[in-house]
Amino acid sequence: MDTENILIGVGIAIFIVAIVFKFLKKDTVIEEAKVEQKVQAKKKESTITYGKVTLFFGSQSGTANKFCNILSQEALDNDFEPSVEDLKDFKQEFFTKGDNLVILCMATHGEGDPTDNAKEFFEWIKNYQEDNAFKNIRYTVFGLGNTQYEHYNAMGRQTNQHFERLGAKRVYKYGEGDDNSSLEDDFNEWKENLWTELKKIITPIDLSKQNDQNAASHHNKKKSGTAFKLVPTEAAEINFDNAKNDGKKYEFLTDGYIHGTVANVKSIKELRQNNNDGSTLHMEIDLKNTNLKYKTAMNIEIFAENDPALVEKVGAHLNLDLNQRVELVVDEEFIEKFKYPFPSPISVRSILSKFCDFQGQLMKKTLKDLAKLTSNEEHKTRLEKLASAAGKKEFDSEIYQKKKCLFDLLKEYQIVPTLEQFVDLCPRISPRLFTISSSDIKNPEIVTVTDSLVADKLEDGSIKHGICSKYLINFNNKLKNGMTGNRIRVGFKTSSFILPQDSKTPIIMIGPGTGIAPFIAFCQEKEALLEKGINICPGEFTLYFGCRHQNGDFIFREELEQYVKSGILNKLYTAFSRDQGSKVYVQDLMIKNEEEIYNTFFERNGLIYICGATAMGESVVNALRKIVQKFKNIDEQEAHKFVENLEKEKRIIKELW
Ligand SMILES: Cc1cc2nc3c(=O)[nH]c(=O)nc-3n(C[C@H](O)[C@H](O)[C@H](O)COP(=O)(O)O)c2cc1C
Repeated sequence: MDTENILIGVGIAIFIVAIVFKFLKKDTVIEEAKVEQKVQAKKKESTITYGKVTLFFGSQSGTANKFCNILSQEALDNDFEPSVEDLKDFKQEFFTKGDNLVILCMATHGEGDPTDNAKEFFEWIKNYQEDNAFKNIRYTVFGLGNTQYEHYNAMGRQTNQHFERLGAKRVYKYGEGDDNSSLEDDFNEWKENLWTELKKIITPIDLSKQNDQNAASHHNKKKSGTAFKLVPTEAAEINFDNAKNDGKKYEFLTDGYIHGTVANVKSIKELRQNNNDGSTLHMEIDLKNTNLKYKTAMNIEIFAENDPALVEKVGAHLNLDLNQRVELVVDEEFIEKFKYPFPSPISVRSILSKFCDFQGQLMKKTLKDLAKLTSNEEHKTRLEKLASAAGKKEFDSEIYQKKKCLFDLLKEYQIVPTLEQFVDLCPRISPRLFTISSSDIKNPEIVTVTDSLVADKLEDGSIKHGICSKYLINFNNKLKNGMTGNRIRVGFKTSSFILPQDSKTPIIMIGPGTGIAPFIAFCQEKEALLEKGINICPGEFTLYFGCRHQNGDFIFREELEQYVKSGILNKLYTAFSRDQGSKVYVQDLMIKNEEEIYNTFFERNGLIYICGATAMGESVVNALRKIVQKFKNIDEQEAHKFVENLEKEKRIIKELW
């Protein structure tokens, strides 16, 4: 062998050793972590059990699911045997025949409505009439809501009442939290004595005194920490669409993701006249080559991905090769109840871009978990303080106000978790929901989304966009530069915005800002029906639109002017809040036109559709109350009741956010 060949040989050997070492090092770290977990678990091992507790969640964007996961961990620490269940999988016999301990975390969506995954369950308990049918159920409920909405925590409250009505025994106080201010604090406060109280009323069983090997082995499954490994593989990344049928149970939001469908972005354009106050993007999505079908003004879910530049930075911080593919291998002990965070084989890049939300609002629980990952005592104390009830003010000023996210804290506290730990620390990215601004009658193959971009100005003057906003900005840039790769994952959801097909029903649409989206869809539908000569067609259209400046954020201006000209829109009222000395909003215009509103809505049995911000929705409903009070000559309370009934009858239809 000549010297050159020897040198090449040595070089290759070093290269192989380096690669093996890289993987070995990673595996060693994982193994160390596992050993540590087992030691910890061993320490906690107990033969006492308080039995099973089932944690059900009714969730749209994942928070109620997260709360159930937190309770599940605490249940283990307190010698219960928890299982977290999606309400969409509920079985009636579980409640009517079983002798079960149940905790429900119930979010409210729509206008006081159940979340999609809880619809069937709620419909069932609401209509279930057999006295004492739940007599063997011990339960408690935590409701997740937002005081900005009129029907605050309707689902939490009503679920609690229905369980009571059906004879279930509440074994811990009902609790609820407000996402407008202090949801996680409310949750922490509510659960403070949960396990102590439950332990007082449940007789424990000492399994060591029993011969029931099954029960004992089941109980021994209580361990904490990451239950899976991400093992490097040479295999290609899985096609995520195939994960739909792979028989695995996926985490709640991941399940939504894999059931989404990939379509092409056809175009994106800016809708505002100038960007002094922000940006509104309008995106056309092409449904050709998909089997997706939609209906006018339905809701669309967009499964946004993290900004690629940020993914690179996170990858670098975690010392990861983004192109490496990994296989998710579940620890034997956990396999039975394991919920997969994503399908695999998968590249590290896909994990970070599609599934890990490291940019969103931080939970205090995450700070607590981060504290466990640092060996710097000062940092540990600081993180624990920020996560504690006593650190509420500091959390608000340091984390919440400064919009700090998980990645910011990893850098600030120099924490480098393993990929497994990082996956555990991050919530999954939740899909963003939009009201569609197009009509399938006009074009069934093109669906459009109108998004007012979310941008926060940080202390250092930089701008931080929301995940979905940045995602659309990147699409816009890509398309402008003629680049390819414009595929987007989407799904459809029903909405309450459906047009009456009776031409005698006049409709009033109130949609300032991007709240105009469904009403553009309505106008398109009416126009298309007229063009096609279909005589079952909606009747008189009145639209109230509002924005800051006539020459700034008056989105869809040309379309609206055209609809007025062609008679699709019978009346258009616009409120430009900042174009004159005193502010004018849509609700002010409604009061100005009170007589017309009264006649159209009350005398001619019209419908009112309201879309946009919750605060606007409340002001519009207030304006309606005032109009009713005046024209019906009734008092404030009666007017309140009157309008409430109209909402129940779906004569007033709202979609607010
Ligand atoms: C479109 C929308 C509608 C909502 N409607 C209500 C409501 O009617 N009443 C309420 O109390 N909270 C309402 N909320 C607030 C949610 O219940 C709250 O944010 C909750 O934490 C979400 O939990 P989840 O992430 O598990 O879905 C609504 C939120 C959204 C985005």
